[in-house]
Amino acid sequence: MITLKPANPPIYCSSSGSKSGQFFLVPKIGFMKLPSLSLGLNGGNHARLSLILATEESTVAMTNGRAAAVVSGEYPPQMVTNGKPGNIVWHRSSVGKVHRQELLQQKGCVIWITGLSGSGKSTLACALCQALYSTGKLTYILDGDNVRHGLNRDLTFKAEDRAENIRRIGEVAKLFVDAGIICIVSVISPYQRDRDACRALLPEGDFIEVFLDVPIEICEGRDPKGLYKLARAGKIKGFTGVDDPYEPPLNCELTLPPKGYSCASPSEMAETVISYLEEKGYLQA
Ligand SMILES: Nc1ncnc2c1ncn2[C@@H]1O[C@H](COP(=O)(O)OS(=O)(=O)O)[C@@H](OP(=O)(O)O)[C@H]1O
Ligand SMILES: Nc1ncnc2c1ncn2[C@@H]1O[C@H](COP(=O)(O)OP(=O)(O)O)[C@@H](O)[C@H]1O
Repeated sequence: MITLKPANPPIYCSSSGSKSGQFFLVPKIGFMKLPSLSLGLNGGNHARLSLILATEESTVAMTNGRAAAVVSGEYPPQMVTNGKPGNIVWHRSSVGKVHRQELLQQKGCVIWITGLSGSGKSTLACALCQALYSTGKLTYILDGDNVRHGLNRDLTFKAEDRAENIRRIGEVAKLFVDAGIICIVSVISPYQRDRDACRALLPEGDFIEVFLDVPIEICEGRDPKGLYKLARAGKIKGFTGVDDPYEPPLNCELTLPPKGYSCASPSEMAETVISYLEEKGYLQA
C-alpha cells in the first residue's frame, strides 16, 4: 500500500501506451488492484508499483483509459473546486483519513441516535462510548443538549432551527469521521429529511441510524427534566411528541430496544450497536 505525494505536475505514467497528464477525481475511498507499472514523478525517480491506495478526491493517472495509479496528495488548484464556482480551493494534507484510521485501528463513522426526549439517547451514547473506550476505540459524543450550549446556542426549536441544528451537527460529525473517529450523535432529530441530509454527507455505510423506539408514555413517565410536565401545562410550546412532530425513521440500520425485549438495558443496547460495528468492519482499520 503506497501513497504518493507528487509535485506539480503531479505524475506521469511511463508504462506502454500511457497518456501522461490525464486525470480525474475518485468519488469514494477504496482500494484498486493495479498492474505493475512504472511511474515518474516530476520527471525524476521511477518506482515500480502494483497496488496503490485510493483516497477520497485522489488524483488518478490514466493509461489507455484505465486507472493506472492513484496519487493522494496535492493537485493543481483548478481541479479542486468542490463542485462550486468561485475561488475556494480544497487544501489537502499529506496525512489523510486512511493514515489516521491506521493509527487508531478503526474506521470513522457516525452512529446517529434518534428518538423522543427521554427515550434514552444520551444514556445509550454514554454506554456506547464507555464500552468502546474500554476496548481501545476512540469515540466522541455530539449530544443535542450539549451542542446547544455552544455551537448551536443561537437556535430555537422551530422546525427551521431544528433543521439548522441538525445540519451543523451533521457537518461536524462528518469532520469527526474524516478524523477517523466513531462519532456518536444523540439528538431528537425529528424530521426524516434532516436526518437523510446528514446521511447524504457521508460515504455509503458510514451513517448508522439507530432509532430508540420508546413509546411516548414511557418517555413521559421518565421525564427526568420535567419538560413533558411543562409541555402538558402549556409552559413549553412546540415540544416534540406533545405539540410538535416526530417522524420515526423509515430505513434505519438499527431499531432499539429489539422487538420483544423492551426492557433492554443501555449496556445491552450498546452491545447490539457494537456487534453491528464489528460485523461491518468499523472496529479495525
Ligand atoms: N421544544 C422542545 N422540544 C424538544 N426538546 C426540547 C424542547 N425544548 C427543550 N428541549 C430540550 O432540548 C433537547 C433536544 O435538543 P435536540 O438538539 O436534540 O433537538 S432537535 O434535534 O433539534 O429536535 C431535549 O433533550 P433530550 O431530552 O435529551 O432529548 C430537551 O431536553
Ligand atoms: N434502557 C433504559 N431503561 C430504563 N431507563 C432508561 C434507559 N435508558 C435511559 N433511561 C432513563 O431514562 C431517562 C432519560 O434518558 P436520557 O438518556 O436522558 O434520554 P434522552 O437523551 O433521549 O432524553 C433517564 O432518567 C435515564 O436514566
